[in-house]
Amino acid sequence: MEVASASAEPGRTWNSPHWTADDIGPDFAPMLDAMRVFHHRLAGARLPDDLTEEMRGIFERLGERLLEHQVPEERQIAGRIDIPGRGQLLVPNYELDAVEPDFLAGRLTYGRHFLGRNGAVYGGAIPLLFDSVLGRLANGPGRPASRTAYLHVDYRSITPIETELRFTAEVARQEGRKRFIRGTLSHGGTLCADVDALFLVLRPHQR
Ligand SMILES: CCCCCCCC(=O)SCCNC(=O)CCNC(=O)[C@H](O)C(C)(C)COP(=O)(O)OP(=O)(O)OC[C@H]1O[C@@H](n2cnc3c(N)ncnc32)[C@H](O)[C@@H]1OP(=O)(O)O
Repeated sequence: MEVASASAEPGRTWNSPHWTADDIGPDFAPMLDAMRVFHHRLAGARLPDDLTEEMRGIFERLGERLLEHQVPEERQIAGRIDIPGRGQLLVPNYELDAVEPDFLAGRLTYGRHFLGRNGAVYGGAIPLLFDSVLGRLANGPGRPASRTAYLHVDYRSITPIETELRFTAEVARQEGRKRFIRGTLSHGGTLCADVDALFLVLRPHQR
């Protein structure tokens, strides 16, 4: 099978974090946590005009300051650092309880930022979680780089926000370059969603 090499360093994969907590200052992770809380409170807030105006000014000023700190992708911290949430705000933060070569299990709570309607998680936020969790398994140690070819998600019941949920992911089978991975998301004993996914191992010219 002709595949792209995962990495020259043993144990490292395409998906391994590039940076550790030592590569950033002590305030980076708490700053992101504060931002996550902010997202949830903003989504749940009905703002008076004076506060909206004040916030607009703060964001514009901070945005300006960030401009001078833009770096190319290979030096980016977001999504590439070995801290909870990987230093990014796109995928909801989750905790892993079981990490095996062919199986992962964990927990998460979708906050208000991820609300769709009537207390239910926004539908698109569920494949987002599955792609992250299943992608992590598909690109685990000893596995050459692969990308998602499809994620077939079935929504079996309402997924509540602000409630602890459990997820699983397992490698169902491998056929040549094809890695079939499935996963579940549950609330108590209720299955909220499940997924069948195909990850394809990349060929050398693919990235
Ligand atoms: C912690 C964070 C982890 C994050 C990991 C997340 C991973 C991601 O999200 S990656 C981003 C999303 N995915 C992408 O952008 C991928 C875009 N697509 C591609 O790059 C290509 O289509 C790629 C690489 C998947 C496959 O291309 P290519 O290697 O040319 O496939 P190809 O040779 O045509 O097909 C190989 C086999 O797979 C099958 N196949 C390919 N795509 C599909 C599909 N969508 N559905 C079913 N079968 C498929 C083909 O039929 C073929 O089967 P067979 O060998 O039996 O004839």
